[in-house]
This record gives sequence, structure tokens and C-alpha cells, in this order.
Amino acid sequence: MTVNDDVLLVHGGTPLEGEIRVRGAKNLVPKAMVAALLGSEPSRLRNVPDIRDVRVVRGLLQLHGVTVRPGDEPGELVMDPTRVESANVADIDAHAGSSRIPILFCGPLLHRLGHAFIPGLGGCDIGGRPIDFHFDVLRQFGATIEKRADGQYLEAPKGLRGTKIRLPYPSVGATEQVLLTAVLAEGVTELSNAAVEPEIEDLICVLQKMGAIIAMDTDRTIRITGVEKLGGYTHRALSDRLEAASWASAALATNGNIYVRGAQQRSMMTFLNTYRKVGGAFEIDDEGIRFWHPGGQLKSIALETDVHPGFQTDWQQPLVVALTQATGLSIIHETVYESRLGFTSALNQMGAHIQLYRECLGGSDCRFGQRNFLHSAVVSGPTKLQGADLVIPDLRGGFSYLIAALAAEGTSRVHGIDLINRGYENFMEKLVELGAKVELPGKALG
Ligand SMILES: CC(=O)N[C@H]1[C@@H](OP(=O)(O)OP(=O)(O)OC[C@H]2O[C@@H](n3ccc(=O)[nH]c3=O)[C@H](O)[C@@H]2O)O[C@H](CO)[C@@H](O)[C@@H]1O
Ligand SMILES: C=C(OP(=O)(O)O)C(=O)O
Repeated sequence: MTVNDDVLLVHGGTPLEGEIRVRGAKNLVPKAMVAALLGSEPSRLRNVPDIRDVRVVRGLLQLHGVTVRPGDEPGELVMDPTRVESANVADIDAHAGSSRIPILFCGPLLHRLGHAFIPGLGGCDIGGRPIDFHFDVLRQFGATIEKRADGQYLEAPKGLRGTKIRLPYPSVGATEQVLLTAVLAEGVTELSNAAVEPEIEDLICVLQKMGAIIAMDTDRTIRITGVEKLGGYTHRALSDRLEAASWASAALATNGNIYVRGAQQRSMMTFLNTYRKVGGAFEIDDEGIRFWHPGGQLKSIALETDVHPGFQTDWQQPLVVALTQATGLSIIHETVYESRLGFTSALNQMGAHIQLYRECLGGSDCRFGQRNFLHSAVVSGPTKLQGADLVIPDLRGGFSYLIAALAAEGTSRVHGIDLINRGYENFMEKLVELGAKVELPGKALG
């Protein structure tokens, strides 16, 4: 196990109380930035958070000749794609392993340049995360793909043509790949079994503003009529429902009370239902949502993660920490990623009782049943948590460790906290604002 030297000391036992603000969604903003590459005019994106995934895409856009500059209001980016060019492969390679987003440059670069080079992808280590659907759909559009030692090289010798596609699973990334490719492809594309996450709907809104023709049916079918040219867009990114839910779970696990400015009910309905079943309280107004622990015992639940409108997998890890404080047995069935429960072993070291299973517990069979994946969990609670030495494994697992450390008695040393900057804007400042007792050894906070 690698122990990074960026360590946060967390002195637990203080309820998180106060107000924080979430901005644009990590899972939308970088994709809307890629969409700007398809336009013949500058685009303006608002509500952009200062997170690493945004910086990575900004760097990639600039490598391809797109100028990116701050706009008039805080959190606004203006992207001018009028001089798109091939990037130096050696420079692009510096972005290898940085995030999942580079794969989404395929369609836009094929349209703009006729070829694309995509470095190796990063993202959270929570399963195999293959990209076979992406390459299958790109081939259907007419692309050729050559695997090279340092990445993938793509060409579209005869241009890209609309096609009929059915995804084997409603993958978010593969759906975005189809959208970003089909909008400028010749003719009509029909995508069935598409992902319909709120971030995908928002990306469709961005593309429609640029001049695309996209129809969404109620049965996971999306029809895209290719157009010859797209313009720019002005768009305010939808807010980050994943970050909002993380703070909601933190409020529950620490007996706290947090007003999350920017949180939106519409994209969080499934989370809110679950929060209420566990015994958490919330109040919604026009500007955000207040989440709190209303006192008394939390209730155990059976929970299955799923594609939208189901319970989003990125909500799972932070909520599991709160479930260690619920009375009785909670069952978690993770059906989106085969290895997203490994983070629980550190919670057990802190005093939690969580047992993992290979079987599909909790109702339905998933792709991972009868295989060698520990993808179900039984959480038995409530259990007192004790401070520990923790090494952050992935983005949401990392935030979960912060929550656990804040809820625990005593002091925890949380290693590798820089990873959290990938998806949580200014999280340390927010923790301090909420009254958390945290220290960066040798540095002042707050
Ligand atoms: C940057 C971003 O937006 N990340 C989100 C995106 O990830 P991402 O787009 O990578 O997730 P997908 O929806 O594509 O993956 C879902 C499942 O499909 C499988 N799969 C996917 C593609 C493929 O080519 N082959 C394949 O087998 C994956 O291994 C996984 O089991 O959606 C996930 C599901 O809501 C979220 O957890 C991530 O936060
Ligand atoms: C899994 C996640 O992100 P990514 O796809 O960027 O790894 C996440 O945001 O929890």
C-alpha cells in the first residue's frame, strides 16, 4: 500500500454545522468543455468548479489549440475553438492516467482533424472500467482504432456516419461518446439502452444550444440528427448532486446540520428518499437543501446502486459511513462497479462491522453475481468509530474516510488527501467552515 505524504489530521467528534456551496457537477463540466471543441465559435460555461478534472480538460483543450480564459463572473470559462490543431503526442502523454475524460475527445477530434490520439485513462480504481463500448460505437460511426504503446490512435478515413447502436449496459461515458460523435456525423443516429443521468441531459442541453438536434424518448432511446456545423454555447452547469450528497452523509454521520447551497431536489430525488428512510432530515428551498440528523436512532436499510433514476453509485460510499451508525443490519448491493466496497476494510479497522459477500444481496441479480467480486455488504450497527491511520483509495472512498474520521473518537491521519481535489472544490476550507477540527501538519488552515 502506498502512503502519500499529503496527510490531514482529523480530530473527530465534532458535529459538522453551517453552510457550504456546491458548484457545477464534476460529471458534467469537463464534458461540456469537450463539447466546446465541436463549435465554430467560442463557448461560455458558468458555475465551473475549481477541481482537478476541470484543470486536466483545460490543459488538453489548450494542447489542441483551444484558448481557454476566465469569463466575467467567478467560475466562468470562455473557450475559443476556432484554431483547433493536432497536439504533440509527448505533451498529451503528460495527461495519461489523469481522468476518464480524454476518451471523450475522440469524436470531436475526428470531426475537427480527421484523427485523434488518446492517452491512457485514469479515474477511480473501483473496477476494471473497460472502454470496449466506446471503441465499438466509434467503429460503428466509421472510425479505425490502432492501439499503440502510449495510447490509442484513431482515424476516420471516410468521415463519420450516423448509425443504429444498442449499448450492452447504459454506460454514462459511452452515451456521451455517442452524443459527442453523432451531433456532427452524417445522417441519423439511434442510440438505445442509453444512460439518462441528469448530467447527460445537461450535456444534451449544451449541444442543443450549439445547434444539435437530439430527441430523448422515455425508454432510454436517444435520436440524434447530424448537422453540418455547430456554433458556441452559453450555459450554467447543473450543480453537483454527488458532492451535495457527500455533505448530506457527513451531516448524518457526525450528528450535524449542513445547508448545501446549490443542491437541487430534481437531480437528488432518489438520494432524498433513501436519506429519509435512514432517518435523516432535510428541508428544500429555492437556493439549496439543508440536511441534518434529527436525533434518535438511524434506521438500517436495503440499498441497491443502479443507473439513473436508481441510487447513484457515487452516493454509496459516503452513505455507508452513516449506515455504520444505524441500528440493525443494512444491506448494500453495488451493481455498477464490481470493486467499490473495498474501502470498507478501513472502516472495520475503525470499529465498524461490515461483511462483504460475492452473492447479489438485496433483491435483484446483477452482472457481478456468481463471479468473484465482493460486491454486496452487510453493515451491522450502530458501532462506535475510533480514529485510525487511513490511506485514501479513490475519490468517494476518500471522502468517506474523512466522514468516518470526523465521526470517530480521537485523531485520524488521513493520507493521500490530494486525490479529493479531483472532485471536491476547496474541501478543506469547507470542512473548516463547518467547524471540523482538521490540521495539515506544518500548514495553517482556515
Ligand atoms: C467522469 C464521470 O462522469 N464519471 C462517472 C461515469 O463514469 P463512466 O462513464 O466511466 O461510467 P460508466 O457508466 O461508463 O460505467 C458503468 C459500467 O459500465 C461498464 N463499462 C463502461 C464502458 C465500457 O466501455 N465498458 C463497460 O463495461 C463499467 O465497467 C461499469 O461497470 O458514470 C459512472 C456511473 O454513473 C459514475 O460512477 C462516474 O462518476
Ligand atoms: C467514479 C467517479 O469518478 P470517475 O469516473 O471520474 O473516476 C466518481 O466521481 O465517484
